[in-house]
Amino acid sequence: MRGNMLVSTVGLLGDAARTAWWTTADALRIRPAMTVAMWTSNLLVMAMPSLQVWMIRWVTGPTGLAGSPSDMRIGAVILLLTLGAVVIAVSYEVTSRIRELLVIPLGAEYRTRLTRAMADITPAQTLDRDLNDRIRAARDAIPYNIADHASNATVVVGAVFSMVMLAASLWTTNPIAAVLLGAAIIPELVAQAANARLGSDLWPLQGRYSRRAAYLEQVQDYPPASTELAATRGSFGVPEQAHDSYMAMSGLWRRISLQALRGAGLSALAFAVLAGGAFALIIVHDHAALATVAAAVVGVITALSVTRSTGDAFGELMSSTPMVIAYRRLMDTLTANPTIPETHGPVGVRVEHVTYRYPIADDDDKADTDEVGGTTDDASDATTQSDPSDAAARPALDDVSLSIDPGSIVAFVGENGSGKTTLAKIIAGILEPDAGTVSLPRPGDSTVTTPLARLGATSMTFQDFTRLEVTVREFIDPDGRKTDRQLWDGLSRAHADAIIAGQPNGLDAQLGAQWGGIGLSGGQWQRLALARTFLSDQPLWILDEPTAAVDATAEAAIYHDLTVNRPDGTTVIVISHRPHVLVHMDRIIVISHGRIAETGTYDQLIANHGMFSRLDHDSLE
Ligand SMILES: Nc1ncnc2c1ncn2[C@@H]1O[C@H](COP(=O)(O)OP(=O)(O)OP(=O)(O)O)[C@@H](O)[C@H]1O
Repeated sequence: MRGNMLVSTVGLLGDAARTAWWTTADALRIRPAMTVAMWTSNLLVMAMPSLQVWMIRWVTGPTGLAGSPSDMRIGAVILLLTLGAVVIAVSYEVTSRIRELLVIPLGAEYRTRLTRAMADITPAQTLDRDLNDRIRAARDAIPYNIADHASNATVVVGAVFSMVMLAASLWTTNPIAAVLLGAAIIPELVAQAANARLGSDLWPLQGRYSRRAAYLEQVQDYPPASTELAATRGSFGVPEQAHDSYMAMSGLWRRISLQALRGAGLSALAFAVLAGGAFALIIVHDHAALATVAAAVVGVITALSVTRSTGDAFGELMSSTPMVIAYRRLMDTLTANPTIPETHGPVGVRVEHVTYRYPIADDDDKADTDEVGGTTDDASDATTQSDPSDAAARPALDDVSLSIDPGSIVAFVGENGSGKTTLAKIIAGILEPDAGTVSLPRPGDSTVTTPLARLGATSMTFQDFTRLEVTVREFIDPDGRKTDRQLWDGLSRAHADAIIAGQPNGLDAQLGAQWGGIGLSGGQWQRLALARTFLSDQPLWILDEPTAAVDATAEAAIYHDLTVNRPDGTTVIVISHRPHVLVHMDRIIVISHGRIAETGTYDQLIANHGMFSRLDHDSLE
């Protein structure tokens, strides 16, 4: 058990050294002058204790101040002590400013790298809860831990340097006392290492609670959620849930603080024993000159003052080490993603015996909450202990097979929860089926099979489309390939040109009233999302309820454009709850409980008097 702890502590120290090296190399690349300045100022401060000891002994000479102290020598000692204090005070201030000048741009660089790498994340990865946790944890850790790692390393290396130099300065007086004084800082480092280990164990939990709290605060801060909350009687339990998160976080910090308090007491005791032992040796055993004892005392007091930040820096270095490693692994994962390939020319769709079941939430949260102790409440118990519902246990898609011809337009229809969106996402390569295969056959050419290649062939407009508040140009042309004329054409086909036409900045108008930009209605947002698909070069368009929020006149015109005016060879799948707009579809596929219930043209299905004709009838009532 003890052996295991030693191995893990040595391993942690090795990791700390490696990560300190990585981040220092980064710092040297990104801000070379500041990094060198940081090291220089730190080493200067840390050299002060031993310099003072040497200088006092040099000024007082071998006899010390005892006997016949001249005013000159006393004055020189006082001057040295004053100079030392001034150098330390000034260097502290300078060092902390240099640290800011280094840490802030490093944080910006690490954030930029992560944001750039995130641009290549795959849809499957966006649905991976573990990966999402890793991304959020990295984002949380960058400003306070990862960006600070190199400067913490400087402080820790400086402290070790300081204590070695202090020991060396007292070596000639008494080597054992010198070693004891040099070692006096070790208990503080051990205590901080233990704090760091606890901190890094609790970090994932802390991250989870703080993200939940941040989400709940954001719900109150940002429209439209904040407006919906304000307009509704009741608070949706937001303050209570936020309170639970705050209390859980405070419980974690309490554990860390109590352990830190115990560690501080023990390390102070150990320091007193080591330093006291050293002084006893110097005074009692060596009968050293008063000046030597005074030099040792000054050295130790100065060392205590210059290394007072070392405990914190060492603790932060140790607790940040797993975060730096996690950040690098995350970057490796994200930057290994291949770019989405492009597919040109018509594609069909072939789905064979596809079954898909959404993963059921596990019991992680409950286990985590229990670990904190006393933070579970009835509500969270109810959530985590409830049995999976029937809906969750049932596959969303059950042995589905279908085929769509290149260049045709097809509709998926069915009741809520029947599996339409899931099937569309599987075809688009966003989800991978548990069983069965999906491919996009290309006439006379190779078939597109892999999820990434399917993704590259598809432009999808989601049912819960995102209101991404960027500029109009960025929203409808995400990879910036189109000319202004093409963009206006796409906007016009989606009946969105009038929204933008009056804007002073035109295509570069900012979207989102909260940024001083255009405030759009739900239908207007949806038209812009459609414009993006109309502008895309992909041969397969999947439109999940593309006109749900669009008025009837524009809806009819958009469907006419889709059926008659889409680019040659473009295959379209439309998901809709409005059967009457599907009159001109080449085929309608009716889905029920994850299976295909019936297929045919509008007229054939109405004539069948099956599920579609019932849906059509109900929608007109
Ligand atoms: N992210 C998810 N996690 C777990 N289950 C899900 C998820 N999304 C959908 N489901 C379940 O899968 C089933 C099919 O959902 P899907 O969204 O494909 O239905 P839909 O036909 O598109 O419904 P709607 O018409 O309401 O949009 C439903 O039972 C739903 O509860």
